[in-house]
Amino acid sequence: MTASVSAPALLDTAAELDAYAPGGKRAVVMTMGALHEGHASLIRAARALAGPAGQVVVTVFVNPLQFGEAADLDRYPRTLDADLAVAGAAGADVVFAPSVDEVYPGGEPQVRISAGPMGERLEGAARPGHFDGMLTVVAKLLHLTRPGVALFGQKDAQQLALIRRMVRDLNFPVEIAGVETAREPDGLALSSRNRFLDPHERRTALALSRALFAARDRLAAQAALHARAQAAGATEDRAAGLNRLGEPRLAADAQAVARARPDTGPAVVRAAARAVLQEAGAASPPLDLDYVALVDPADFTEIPDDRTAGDAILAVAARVGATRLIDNIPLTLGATP
Ligand SMILES: Nc1ncnc2c1ncn2[C@@H]1O[C@H](COP(=O)(O)OP(=O)(O)OP(=O)(O)O)[C@@H](O)[C@H]1O
Ligand SMILES: CC(C)(CO)[C@@H](O)C(=O)[O-]
Ligand code: BAL
Repeated sequence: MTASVSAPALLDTAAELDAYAPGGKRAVVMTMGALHEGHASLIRAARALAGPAGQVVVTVFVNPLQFGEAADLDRYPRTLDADLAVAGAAGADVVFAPSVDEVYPGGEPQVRISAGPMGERLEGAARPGHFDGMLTVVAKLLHLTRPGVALFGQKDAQQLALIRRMVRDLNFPVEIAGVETAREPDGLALSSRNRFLDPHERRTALALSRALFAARDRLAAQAALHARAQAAGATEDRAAGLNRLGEPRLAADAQAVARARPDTGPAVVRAAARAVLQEAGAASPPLDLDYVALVDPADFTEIPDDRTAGDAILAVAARVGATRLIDNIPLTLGATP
């Protein structure tokens, strides 16, 4: 017997949502629709956090305030019927899909949230005003839905960091939960914009995730070499001792290992990612790199080359044809394997 999934309630006004108060904890997943398996993983995580007595609300709203290019807004996919099916199958109780007038009854809001310096880096530099518009609608949707917990994807890592910062800086009474990036079997991060890629563009676009994985693997390999060199006790002292014992070849080997000092720093990570992205830049169709950056997860500033320990995010953005894609991976510098 297959479990039956009841369709979620479709609500489009704040008043309807108010009348739909949950019996238990409310968990909210905010989206711009065109739901895919990445969104479904957020909704399933929301279901788990809300529990059987709680309520899962999925918001579907293509927020004009966070789009720079009108063309990007115009061509953003809108697939509400299919979205209801995906949301229901993943465990949503309610889909809240308000109109632009419902969210912005007074027209474009004059008072907005400012994303601050973190909002001007990377995605913020590429899409001026994007993060102010995004935070403004997230703040509004938090007020309209009043959740106990709101879930966001790690795929939009800078967005997630800014939402956490807004909630902390402005004392929003909500827990923010991040959810790991869902990927296609070949590594491509799921995104609503992937549907614009033709098969050739999709092949080129794979370089984004391949670059991230190459950097992660290079960092792990360098860390393993580093650990081996240390475990071998390969120090200059040992080389000197071998020399004194009349073992010049062994001494030279020990000295070579001692001096190799496998680099586990930011430069190695960036170089490994760049190599893959440069190759894709010469592919047909080419990948047009916007940025590849190794940043501090706390504020999205570039990690200096001499910082060899701590958490980092390797983030990449590129255009393939008319489609702009982003991806990222969390890394730990200086971790022992
Ligand atoms: N592959 C994914 N894995 C996990 N979460 C995701 C993924 N893609 C999107 N999300 C999350 O889903 C939420 C809604 O995102 P959104 O509706 O913008 O989808 P999207 O696929 O990122 O669309 P696009 O990239 O075209 O803007 C965000 O919290 C986002 O981080
Ligand atoms: C958080 C969000 C729903 C705000 O419009 C949007 O930026 C998105 O889908 O990631
Ligand atoms: N996925 C983040 C929202 C945006 O691209 O506008």
